[in-house]
Amino acid sequence: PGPSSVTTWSFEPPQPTVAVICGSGLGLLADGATGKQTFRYQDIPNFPVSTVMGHEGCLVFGTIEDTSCVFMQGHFHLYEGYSLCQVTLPVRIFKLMGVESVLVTNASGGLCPDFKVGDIMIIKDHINLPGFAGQHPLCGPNDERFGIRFPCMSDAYSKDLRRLALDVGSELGCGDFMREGVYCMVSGPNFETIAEARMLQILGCDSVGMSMVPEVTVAKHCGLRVLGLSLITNKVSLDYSREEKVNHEEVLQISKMRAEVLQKLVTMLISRCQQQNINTN
Ligand SMILES: O=P(O)(O)O[C@@H]1C[C@H](O)[C@@H](CO)O1
Ligand SMILES: Nc1nc2[nH]cnc2c(=O)[nH]1
Repeated sequence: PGPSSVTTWSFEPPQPTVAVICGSGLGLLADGATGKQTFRYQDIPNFPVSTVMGHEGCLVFGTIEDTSCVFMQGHFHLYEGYSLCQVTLPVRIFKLMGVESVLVTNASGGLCPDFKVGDIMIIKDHINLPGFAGQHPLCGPNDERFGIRFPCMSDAYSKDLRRLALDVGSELGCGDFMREGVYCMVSGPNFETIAEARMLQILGCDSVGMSMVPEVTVAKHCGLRVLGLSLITNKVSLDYSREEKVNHEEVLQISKMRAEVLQKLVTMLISRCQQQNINTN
């Protein structure tokens, strides 16, 4: 945003209860909120800055109906050179601000043969591949103020929120392109080789991306409710004869195409959440 729309530190934001983390090209998700106040990451002490195209690097406070929200227009990735502690810092800040639910979005490549480009996948589970190799945001001394040493991850994604997302999606006429599936995080920054893609499919992954899992893990650790939505921006090559080559421009182009629908979905979800007072797993 231009300097005129950026707020100075004299502003006292209302305590947000919902945080929306916007993935590649999805910063427009904040458009459904009113009374917006925007802060650039670069102006927030010790906050990382976004280095990837399609990540504006702004924290936006606003309201959807009566729900006070904070939107992260852009998040952080291991491949940018950030530690997982830096990648997940915003989630811990949200917890300290009083956030109760986190809605995470991202872009990913489809591995499930039934998925099409433009599908919205409600994440039901994930595989933390960097975590298997010791790149895990909860490694190191456990901070008991946030959560326990050995958190359960078998229910990281709220069942209620997943059901609500499906209902709201069909109400908005998105039923034909809404799916459910398992997201796998890789560190990136390269897209997969064909052998890697085949391996991930055999492991039960429906889509693959380079983000979100650290944030979700830290959110679950500190007791936040999580909904994950992944936009399938490309089909991952599983065949050596396939000519198409994935690239980041294509990812951003598909995100742009679906941003408005996703914004409506997220806005309606947040207002429904409040109406139905969803507060269980
Ligand atoms: O930030 P997300 O996970 O939405 O973006 C994906 C992963 C890479 O950052 C980028 C590759 O195009 O898209
Ligand atoms: N790793 C990975 N990340 C993505 N983000 C968007 N598409 C893809 C993909 O095909 N692979």
